[in-house]
Amino acid sequence: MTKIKICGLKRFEDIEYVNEAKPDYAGFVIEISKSHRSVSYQKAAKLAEKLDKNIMPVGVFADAPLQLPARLMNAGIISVAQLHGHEDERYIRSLRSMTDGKIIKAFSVTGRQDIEKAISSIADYILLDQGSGGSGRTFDWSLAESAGRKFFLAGGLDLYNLKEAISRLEPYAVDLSSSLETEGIKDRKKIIKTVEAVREYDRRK
Ligand SMILES: O=C(O)c1ccccc1NCC(=O)[C@H](O)[C@H](O)COP(=O)(O)O
Repeated sequence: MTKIKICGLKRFEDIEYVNEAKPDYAGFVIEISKSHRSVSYQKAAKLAEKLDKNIMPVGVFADAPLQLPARLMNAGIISVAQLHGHEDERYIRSLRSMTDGKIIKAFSVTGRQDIEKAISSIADYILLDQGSGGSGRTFDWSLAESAGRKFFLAGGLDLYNLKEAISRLEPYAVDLSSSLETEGIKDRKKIIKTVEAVREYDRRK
């Protein structure tokens, strides 16, 4: 079964939508000032509290001080830290020494060298994306064919290209944000339709 991650949740309504749709992971962009999806530590805690216990809460960070993801994981607010900045292996090692939570390292894919770098990452999971995250744009998928390691696929996934993405790349998980919004706000119908489409596709495989 392809896992599904829905990212960029920032309102209590968004939590209600994902609790209804039942993806596997729910992502909060935490204290990334350049993002319109960014929420504070406190808001992430309040949102995560309302999340269905079967959905794993993920905190998305970009070059955050180590204490931020560590505190959120150790407080049980998030189970997974997704590192979407320039975090290196030393950063990942340090974070691992501070917490038992899982770590996803995101890589912006522009060439085969990015895939090689991702494959050799010490993170628990790798995530292949376009640009710095939440861009709504795809990267050249041919670069990720036969990646040789389980990966989260992100970047411009939507109802129309998901089926091709899953059949062609067989990702461990698909990760979506932009295509599930209408005018920058998460859209209940889009979330429910998209999760259902992935589940249906998996059932027919
Ligand atoms: O969503 C953001 O604004 C964001 C900003 C900075 C780093 C990461 C960010 N989001 C991560 C995600 O939402 C997902 O991992 C993925 O990038 C979603 O991509 P897309 O479906 O193209 O919006």
